[in-house]
Amino acid sequence: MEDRVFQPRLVLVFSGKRKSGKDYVTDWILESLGPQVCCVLRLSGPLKQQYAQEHDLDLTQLLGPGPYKEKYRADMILWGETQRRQDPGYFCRLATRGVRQPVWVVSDARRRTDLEWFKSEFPRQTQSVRVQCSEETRKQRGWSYTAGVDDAESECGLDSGVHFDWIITNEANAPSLEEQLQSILKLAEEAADL
Ligand SMILES: Nc1ncnc2c1ncn2[C@@H]1O[C@H](COP(=O)(O)OP(=O)(O)OP(=O)(O)O)[C@@H](O)[C@H]1O
Ligand SMILES: C[C@@](O)(CCOP(=O)(O)O)CC(=O)O
Repeated sequence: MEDRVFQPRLVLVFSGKRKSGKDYVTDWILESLGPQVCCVLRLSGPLKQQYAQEHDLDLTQLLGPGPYKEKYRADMILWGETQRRQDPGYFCRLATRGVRQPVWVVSDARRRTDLEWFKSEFPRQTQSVRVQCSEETRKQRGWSYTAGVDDAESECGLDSGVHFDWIITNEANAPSLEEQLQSILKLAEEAADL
């Protein structure tokens, strides 16, 4: 009950392909704004927590950037989709429960329903951000094409027909993150009355 009453001032909903740097960019924003103002919310957090428990896996490694989680990704996607079919907002609600910072940074929207949930709960506050980079850069960061993952909704659900308010290019030959994120940080600082 109490959770529905709290209204964040700004909700930045990030999406992007595997190894585009969603976690890296959202962690960068958290460092810039600080934990009093900003909270990074991972929709995959509660999913991985429940999946790890059911399958007796190492949650810390599932949450990290290394290769461990990739062994389980295809099965985790299917497992999560069973929950989402019954209730598309299930992981969004869990990830936002009890969060009290004024600026929410959602690091991993993957499906239309993820973005739609935030837009319908927080229509005035929600802004969408796409993180992109070349396949070459993703490969250098450890990505390789995996059928059943890279051709599934989890990776392709927001590929087309979606308007993004902001697009960040996260690779070496692009303008610095500092430069590209300047306007978003300003918006967040204004929203948080800093
Ligand atoms: N701008 C950058 N400079 C240096 N390293 C980066 C940069 N962006 C991403 N990386 C590194 O690339 C790897 C993948 O990045 P990250 O985990 O943020 O991607 P992701 O989009 O969250 O991937 P996944 O969907 O697999 O979780 C990480 O090891 C991260 O530290
Ligand atoms: C299972 C899944 O949540 C894994 C996400 O892992 P990560 O955000 O790439 O670390 C992807 C999905 O929900 O489709």
